[in-house]
Amino acid sequence: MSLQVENLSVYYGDVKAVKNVSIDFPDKGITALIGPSGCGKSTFLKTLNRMNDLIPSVKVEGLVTLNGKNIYAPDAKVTSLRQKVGLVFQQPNPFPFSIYENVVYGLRVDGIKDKQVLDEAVEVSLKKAAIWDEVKDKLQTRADKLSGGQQQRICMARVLAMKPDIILMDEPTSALDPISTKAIEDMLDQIKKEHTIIMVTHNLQQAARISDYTAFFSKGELIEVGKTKQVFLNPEKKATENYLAGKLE
Ligand SMILES: Nc1ncnc2c1ncn2[C@@H]1O[C@H](COP(=O)(O)OP(=O)(O)OP(=O)(O)O)[C@@H](O)[C@H]1O
Repeated sequence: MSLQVENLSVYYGDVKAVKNVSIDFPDKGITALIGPSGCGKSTFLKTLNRMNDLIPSVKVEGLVTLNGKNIYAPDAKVTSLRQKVGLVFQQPNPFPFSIYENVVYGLRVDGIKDKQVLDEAVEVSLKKAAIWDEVKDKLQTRADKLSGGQQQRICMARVLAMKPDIILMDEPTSALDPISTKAIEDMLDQIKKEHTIIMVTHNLQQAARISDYTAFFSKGELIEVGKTKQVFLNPEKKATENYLAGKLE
């Protein structure tokens, strides 16, 4: 797997929200995207699986390649891109169906009907999302009736069922309590061995705790990126140091 971004700029109308960003994402592990509110983290993240396509005023310039292929090429298929690059939102957003049907949703869209295949995908994905033991006896319960933390892990399982190479997460624990947050962080620590995870977080302690790499954004620009320890303990740029010290510009 290789995800590379070259000179990427994203505009909302005339406003340039992401400015000439270049970054090669390391394969596997967690990369945290940090920076002040409004610096373009979410816009950048959504560009990686073309979620911004849904906003009419958005214009994207530059190159995003997945395994050497331009994801914005005219013949690139958005559905197959989103299978390889899944997205988990800030607010848990399970569909108003059963837990089972949430997890197999993408597989059904793909035309998979074999019950044994679907059953196995449900078990494997819920186990990976660290929620199998809590829900295995009530797979027909509606997913949107679970707690927020459980709903978020069901959303993770729904993404994992598609076996994505890359999982994008936009502040996945900001709506959750500390215990649910820990459950998600422990789960990410396991699945990062098999997936490349790119996560926007406002929580610097979370970034320091669970990410392997950190990218610091400010005013639409990527200021620096490196191993998390390096960025937090010995940042190259003054702007990074100031942000981490709580001195907002
Ligand atoms: N749909 C939109 N239409 C117009 N402007 C937008 C839209 N979404 C975001 N913006 C603007 O683009 C800039 C970057 O926003 P973005 O949400 O990417 O930042 P962020 O770093 O993720 O912020 P936060 O941490 O607060 O979520 C901001 O100035 C924001 O107002």
